[in-house]
Amino acid sequence: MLYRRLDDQRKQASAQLATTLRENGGNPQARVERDASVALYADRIAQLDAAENGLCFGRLDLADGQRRYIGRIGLFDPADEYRPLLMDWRAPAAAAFYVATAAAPDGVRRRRHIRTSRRTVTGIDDEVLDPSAVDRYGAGDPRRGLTGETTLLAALNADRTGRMRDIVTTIQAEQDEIIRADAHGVLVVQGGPGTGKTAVALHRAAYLLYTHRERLTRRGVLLVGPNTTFLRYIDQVLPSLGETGVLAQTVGQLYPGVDARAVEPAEAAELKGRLDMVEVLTAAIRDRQELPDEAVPIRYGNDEVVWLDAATCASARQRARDSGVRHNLARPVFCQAVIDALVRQVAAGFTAEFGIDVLDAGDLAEINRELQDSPELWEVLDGLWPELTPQQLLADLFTSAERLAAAMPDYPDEQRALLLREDGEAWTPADAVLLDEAAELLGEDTSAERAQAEREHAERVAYAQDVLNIMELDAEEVDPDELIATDLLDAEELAARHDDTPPMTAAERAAADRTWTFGHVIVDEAQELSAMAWRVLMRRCPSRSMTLVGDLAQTGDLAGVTSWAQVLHPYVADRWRLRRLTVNYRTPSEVMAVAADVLAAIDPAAEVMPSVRDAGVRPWRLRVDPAELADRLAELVAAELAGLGGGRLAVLVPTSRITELGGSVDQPTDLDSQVVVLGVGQAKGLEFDSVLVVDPARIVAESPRGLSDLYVALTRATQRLGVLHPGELPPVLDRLEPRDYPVGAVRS
Ligand SMILES: Nc1ncnc2c1ncn2[C@@H]1O[C@H](COP(=O)(O)OP(=O)(O)OP(=O)(O)O)[C@@H](O)[C@H]1O
Repeated sequence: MLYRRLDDQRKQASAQLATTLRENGGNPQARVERDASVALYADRIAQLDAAENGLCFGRLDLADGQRRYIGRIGLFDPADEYRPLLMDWRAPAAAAFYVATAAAPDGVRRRRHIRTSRRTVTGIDDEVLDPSAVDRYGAGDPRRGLTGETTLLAALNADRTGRMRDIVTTIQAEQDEIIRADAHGVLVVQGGPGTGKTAVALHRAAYLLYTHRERLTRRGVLLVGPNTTFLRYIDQVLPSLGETGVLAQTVGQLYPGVDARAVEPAEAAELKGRLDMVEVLTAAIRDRQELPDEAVPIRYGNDEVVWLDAATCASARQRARDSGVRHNLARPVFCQAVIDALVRQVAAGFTAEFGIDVLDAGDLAEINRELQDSPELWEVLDGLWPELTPQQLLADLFTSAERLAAAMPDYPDEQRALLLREDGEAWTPADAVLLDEAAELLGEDTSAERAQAEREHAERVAYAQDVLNIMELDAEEVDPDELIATDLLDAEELAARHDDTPPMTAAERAAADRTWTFGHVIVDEAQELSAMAWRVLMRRCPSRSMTLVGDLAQTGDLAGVTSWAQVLHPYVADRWRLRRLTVNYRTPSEVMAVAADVLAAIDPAAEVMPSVRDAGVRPWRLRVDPAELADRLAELVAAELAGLGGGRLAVLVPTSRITELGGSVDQPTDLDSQVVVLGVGQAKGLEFDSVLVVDPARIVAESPRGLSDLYVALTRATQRLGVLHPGELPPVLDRLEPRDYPVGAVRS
């Protein structure tokens, strides 16, 4: 019945879309409305299509005898006063499906999970919520209080596909509370690896779009993830929930027009991530407001010459700096101040020569005009106060030791050297953030772009007018009573009809506009963001409606977060909320026992989130001869794959050994292949059925946050974990079971 209703709705939306597409008349206003309707129907069809698999996945039997079906979208019966047939999982009345427990049944008698394959029901799991029943699990057992345990465990034990799936059928109570939390203000979600932070962040985006559809469709939602591989890993989750309007970007993509992926030393990124960079950039800009070393001759008018000296430039520079506007916008102030001074200088020359003021206002205006027309003068002015793009400013700065010295006078030489490079345009993610800051500090003169847009519009109208003129000529022989094109259309309207740039969604407009402000911003792996990156993100979200998910113990980036309070204080003081996720769904208990030792070494006070399941396989280690590492690795990969069935395997290696061990530093990595070799940093947020960690000692040694990197690597496994160590094993991994080569996995 529900699928029949889905089909009806789909048919209806397709028919409406087809009718709207056929409407091609009307004025520009009607055209805009038509485009809006087309987008609306197309979105609706996409939503209905996305609901096809697992349309209805739950049923609630209430104590009062009512039944509620829960699914991916809401469906209603038009023949029966729009009685709800299926409730959208995000509707308030569906919340009980996720949060009702035996202890607090909230009017629910029975919760049923319905499994389907295409349009056939393949299984059901029932839970009777009986407050008098004794809990199966003891206090402290992570399985106590799970919702839909059987369905959940089936989902967790399933082979990974290389892409994240939605968890809409098995959201747990503590996750649901975060997903449905109020949209206002900053919400920080802290949770250990595998507690569902990413899943929760994505489902929260879907929930917020459902609940605040109008506002958020207009302003858009921004999702920031750690790297492009991660964004590919999650890119099917929101579409599978019927939501397509979220703009997903890495920090390196935040500055429009630049996709910053170049790699740089961690220390350089750390330096660029400090808030002090605002001062450095300010100084770098002031350094571009130069004075001539000696007076420069300027030819103008009829081969006359006037000398431009440093004092004149200094006073013009002061005037421009005092104007209070940004560098690029202050440039006209500087130029005019120089020209005024030169005019005065010429007038003073005449006065000195003739003893009286010989020039009247008209003469002075003429000299002013001649100076304005002097290409030589503009060339000199361009050198003294150049109009700068953020890219020019940074590329010039990073490729010049002198400019770096001028912008960073108080920094030690080694730090300045960290920023010096040959290719100024090899943008790194940390640079993207600085480009944004530079754009703020330079000020953008958009008058040229506006003039260009107006010119293009005028050209389109002129072309349309030509077309109409030709049509009118052709129509001269036509009966005067007959309607012709020009009776119905003017050039503006015709031009508007032929403006075939498709209407952009909020996400598309936002991606192209640095000054766009979003309705909501979600940051995943938020612990990796530098102080400078937070500054940019806060500019993108003045409403401070944000969800930040992360785990401080996983911070790998040197510029990353070590305290949420510290990073948020400058923007919201202490007006932010913290929620915790406390159960590990990904990593089985055997793997977590190993990772827990590493966590204790990072922070003895940190709490280990209990795993919800065991894998039945003990993690192992194997010592290998360094010279044979590559060969042994290849053999072990083959052996692991043979035992994996359809699952995925990741080989996680030290960043400095990525290329040597068969990985690639380029992003994104191909997640569809069964085996991937990734650096520890690249594996952030991902998961695999089986993980081989290579050379843990190097992982720990190669970064001051090396233990966190190792912790991230170990916690990527959903089933099996092996560690290959070509040297000594770091003592934090002592718990690993030694494995003889080449026997099978160690069974527990
Ligand atoms: N309620 C749930 N139902 C089914 N699967 C879940 C649930 N919660 C989490 N998972 C699964 O657990 C795994 C880990 O989730 P996720 O990647 O969101 O964790 P995370 O906290 O972001 O981890 P990390 O910090 O290590 O990146 C995913 O495969 C996710 O689908």
